[in-house]
Parts: sequence; C-alpha cells; structure tokens
Amino acid sequence: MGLKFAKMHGLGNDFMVVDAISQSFAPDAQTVRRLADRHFGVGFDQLLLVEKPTREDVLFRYRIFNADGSEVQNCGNGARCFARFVYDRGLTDQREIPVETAAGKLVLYIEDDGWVRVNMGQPRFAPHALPFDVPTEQARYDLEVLGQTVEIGAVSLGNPHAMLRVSSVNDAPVEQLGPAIESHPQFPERVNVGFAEVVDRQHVKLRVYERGAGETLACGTGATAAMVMLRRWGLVDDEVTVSLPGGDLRIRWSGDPQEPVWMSGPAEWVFTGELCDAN
Ligand SMILES: N[C@H](CCC[C@H](N)C(=O)O)C(=O)O
Repeated sequence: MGLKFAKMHGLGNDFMVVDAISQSFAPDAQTVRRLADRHFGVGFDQLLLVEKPTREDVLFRYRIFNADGSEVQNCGNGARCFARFVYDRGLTDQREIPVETAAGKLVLYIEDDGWVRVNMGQPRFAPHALPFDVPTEQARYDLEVLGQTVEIGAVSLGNPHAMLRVSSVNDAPVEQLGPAIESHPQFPERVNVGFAEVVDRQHVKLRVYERGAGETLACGTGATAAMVMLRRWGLVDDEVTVSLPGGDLRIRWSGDPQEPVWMSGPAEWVFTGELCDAN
C-alpha cells in the first residue's frame, strides 16, 4: 500500500496534501523535490502535511514544503485547502479550525458558501521578522538589483514578502526581477516577490514570483502582503479584491498593525491518489 494523498488547489496554486496522522510520512528535501516534479512525480507548487499538534490550543499541525524542498512558515492558499481537506475527510467536524504552523497559530473558517476565511494574524513590518538586512524599518525601501534601483515594500505574514507597485501586471518584469529579488543577498532566507497593479481603492491585480516555487497562478500570503503594503501606502481601502492569474481573493485589514488580516477564497479538490510502493 503506497502513500495516499489528495491533489488540491487554491486558484491554481496547487498542492499535494497528505494525512500524516494516519500515515507515517516525514519526507526529506530530496523526496519533496522528486514528488513536486511534474513529470517524474505528482507535481505541485507546495506539499502540505496534516500532523498531530504539538500544542493544546489547536486541532492540527500544518506543515508546508515548497517544490524546491524548503520547509516554510505559511501558505495562504494551502491553509484554505488544508481546512477543506480535514473537514471533508472527517478529521474534524468543526468549521472553525485552529492550526499550528511554523509561524504560530492560524484559525481557518469554513463558510456556508464553501469559501474558506483565514485569520492570517498580524502583519509584521520589522525587517528582522522577514529577515531583511536593512538598518531601519521603512514604509518603502530602495533595493539595488540587476543594476537598477527598485522601490519595494517588505512585510512578514510568517513568511517573507517583498512587493513592487507596477503600472500593469501584464508588462511586469516578473521573469527578470522575480528570481533576482527572491535570492537577493539582503534577504538571507530569500523572499516571495509580488508585482501589484492598483486598479482602484478596492481592486488590485497581482502576480507573485514565489520563493522556492517560481511564479504561481496565485499566492494567498502574497495577496495578503500586497494588500497590507498598499493599505499602508494609503492606496487602497480596508476591503480589497486581489485578482491573481488564477482568480480572486478577498482581503480585509483595518490598517492597524495590532489587528489581524483576513483572507477569503476558494479551495478545490482535484483528485485523490496513491503513490506506487517504489516512491
Ligand atoms: N512560497 C512561499 C510558501 C507558499 C506561499 C503561497 N503558495 C501562498 O498561498 O501563500 C514561501 O516560500 O514563503
């Protein structure tokens, strides 16, 4: 009997989801990379593990691995799929699902319309939270990259995000600046890179070059980070639709750094499978 898994996605950001409570599965980075391969493996942007919690105030531990094998602190689209998975599979009958991540506690809510709402916690702007090697915290930073100076915002949602404002996401230099900023020396743990176009105060278009996965069709923490930084820059209101190539997310934040950010969006099942024993 090989490892059973589900293939799910949040707006095309796709995941292999494994119940690692009823199955023994603790993959190393090489195994994750092999399973992530879209020809030799299952194929995914991230692997999500459902594990027993290590703290009392949550129902599950939620672990996330990028396609390059790196374990990371948060994944917004993955959190919605995680909630769908544990509820639909009967691992919980609660529709308010507190989970433990490497970045702390998230609370996932399954809504009547099938969407999932996530309390993403408070945004953290302090450079050390990303980490980002700059002397002081600023609302905007000038970053030297590929021989040019680009203006970015920087925020942690448990995982690190840099964001640039662009006039058009369609023309954004994602292929050039994405990898260059992702691995910029001032981001010692690398960084996710968002390219945001402000349509109006309630609508943003976004593309994200993800740390450890490349450009994805959607990024939940990236959409959250973009809204938060644009709200801090005074360019959007408290409720924003973020349109990514794979679809829309709703992000809500009051602008108060002590207040949590809320992300709402869909989570879809695609198929279930079982690895052949050789894997
Ligand atoms: N690439 C991210 C993890 C996945 C985030 C993304 N898929 C989301 O929906 O938030 C990182 O290395 O921090």
